Amino acid sequence: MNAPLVATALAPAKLNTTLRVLGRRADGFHELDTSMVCIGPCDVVEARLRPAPPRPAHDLVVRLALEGSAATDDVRAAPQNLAERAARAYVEALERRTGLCVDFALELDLVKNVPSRAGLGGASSDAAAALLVVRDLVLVHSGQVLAWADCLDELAELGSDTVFFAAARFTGRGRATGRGERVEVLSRTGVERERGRFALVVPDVGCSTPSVYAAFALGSGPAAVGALAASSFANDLVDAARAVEPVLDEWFEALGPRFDLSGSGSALFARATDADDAAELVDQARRAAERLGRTPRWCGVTTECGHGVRLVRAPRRSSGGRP
Ligand SMILES: C[C@@](CO)(OP(=O)(O)O)[C@H](O)COP(=O)(O)OP(=O)(O)OC[C@H]1O[C@@H](n2ccc(N)nc2=O)[C@H](O)[C@@H]1O
Ligand SMILES: Nc1ncnc2c1ncn2[C@@H]1O[C@H](COP(=O)(O)OP(=O)(O)O)[C@@H](O)[C@H]1O
Repeated sequence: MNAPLVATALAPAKLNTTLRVLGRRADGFHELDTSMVCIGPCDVVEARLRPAPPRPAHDLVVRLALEGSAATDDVRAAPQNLAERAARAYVEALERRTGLCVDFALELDLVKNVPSRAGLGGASSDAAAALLVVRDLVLVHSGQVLAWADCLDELAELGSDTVFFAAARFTGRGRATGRGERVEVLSRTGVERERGRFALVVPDVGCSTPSVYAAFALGSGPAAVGALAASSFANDLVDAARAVEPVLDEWFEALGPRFDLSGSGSALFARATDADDAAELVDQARRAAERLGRTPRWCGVTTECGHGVRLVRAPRRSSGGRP
């Protein structure tokens, strides 16, 4: 049977509701303690597995197609998309562990809806979603699968935030430590049971994560880390992000004290108390953008989605070409 197997996964965005930088490590990474929640905006990864002549895993053919409003130049220019890297990493690891016969090629259609360079974790989530969906396709095709703990290890090799989206796949909440790869999954309990509702603004500039950490490292000794931790922001990277993208100063001033930065930026968000409060915060953000003469990439209400990466269509045979 030559019909491709097809499956689809969602890759949600995240917000860092708190982010403490505890220090810089010898390997150049920073030790973190951060709480993350997955929110509404999602990328979509559709993957197809087609039978092909056997070849070594490192020669696996992966075709990636990008579409969607957030498939911007920086995403297209990335030397290797993180979704593609995750798919390759998974197949190579499975070949190493099980001697898998790689008698297939992969096609990934990635619909980008999550703005990039925003601190929303789009690339990391895409990597986790691609691994999830390819894992299921290969399982159905070959009957072989990598243990979930090994999948998390493979993801940790690709980035610091990638593990969160996979580990917290059933709740969409977690606390990450280490460089971000040690994830304690959080569930909804007590007053935290209700899904968070946020006003979210993604400015028309993006922030480079490595540049923000480099600015943080330049400006920080242990004393500065302590001083930042005592600041009114829940995110220790705020000053570094402002140093990298000074236009964020204008946004912070225009939006007022309830807005904070997600991750290394540039997305700004405020937790709303209820639906009316959320609508008011978004109005406030729209008025701020008008005053600044800037058009945000995204501005609206978003809620916790309650899951990390998630399979929305299990593997099935497609009738041939693109479904
Ligand atoms: C800041 C955070 C907060 O959740 O998210 P984003 O704003 O990028 O979404 C993360 O720490 C970003 O994680 P991620 O985007 O996976 O970063 P990585 O690819 O692992 O690393 C990119 C670069 O950032 C720096 N880096 C990253 C993580 C960390 N704990 N310390 C660091 O110093 C390193 O210079 C590294 O080379
Ligand atoms: N699947 C992907 N989606 C978005 N960006 C990607 C992807 N793969 C690689 N990249 C590269 O990673 C950079 C940071 O992406 P992103 O995760 O959106 O930002 P952030 O770290 O701020 O959350 C992009 O500018 C792009 O160069």
